[in-house]
Amino acid sequence: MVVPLKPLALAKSRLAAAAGPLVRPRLALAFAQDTVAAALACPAVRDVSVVTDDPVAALTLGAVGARIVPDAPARGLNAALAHGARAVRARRPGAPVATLNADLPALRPAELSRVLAAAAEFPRAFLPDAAGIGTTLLSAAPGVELRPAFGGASRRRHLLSGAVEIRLDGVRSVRQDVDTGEDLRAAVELGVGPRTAERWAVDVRAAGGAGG
Ligand SMILES: Nc1nc2c(ncn2[C@@H]2O[C@H](COP(=O)(O)OP(=O)(O)OP(=O)(O)O)[C@@H](O)[C@H]2O)c(=O)[nH]1
Ligand SMILES: C=C(OP(=O)(O)O)C(=O)O
Repeated sequence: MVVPLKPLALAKSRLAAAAGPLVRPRLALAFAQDTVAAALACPAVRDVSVVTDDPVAALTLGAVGARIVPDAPARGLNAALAHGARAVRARRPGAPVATLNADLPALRPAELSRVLAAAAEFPRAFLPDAAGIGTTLLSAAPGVELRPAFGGASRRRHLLSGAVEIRLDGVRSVRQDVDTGEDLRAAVELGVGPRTAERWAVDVRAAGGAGG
């Protein structure tokens, strides 16, 4: 599993209205910690490689159990994902590979298992985000190139690229990415992992944030 993560100071810029410049990087890291921990708790996931150049995130997520892959291409999200997928395949040439966004703090291992089992039926497959515009997971079967096309309206782009859209009920936790304060509220309602729950209680709710 490949999880991309921007430098924390730049991450989650659309949360600016809900969280100030000190809280936002902490939230971005908490989302990533909860996402990586839930992915590692999923029996279908062999390992998690986080593609990041952020030294604090690298230390913290390494401690959670992730492998850290430097964002060597430094050419944005899709280049980082293709690089991460190559790193996975360099170690295990016959492996399937999937990418998962780092902003899924409500992620539940059992739901991720169901999505990965559905994805394994196809050469390439993807899961649309909760808004139905973007993508939270893209997979490629053994021997198949990932060809990530993330960013903005990536659901349509992944569909046009020939990837199969996964249609499953009851996998909201894999779809609920957090871009805005409203998304954060929705994730908290679903039930977030412990690091995000703590940041929410201490940094956001206490400050009256996450308005939108
Ligand atoms: N390694 C790496 N990860 C990236 C890059 N750009 C985005 N990501 C990650 O890709 C995932 C999806 O990106 P977004 O949802 O747009 O997150 P974001 O860029 O932090 O959010 P905004 O600043 O609001 O656009 C998140 O886990 C990001 O941290 C990049 O250039 N390199
Ligand atoms: C990165 C993506 O979108 P967003 O920036 O809206 O999370 C995407 O869903 O492809």
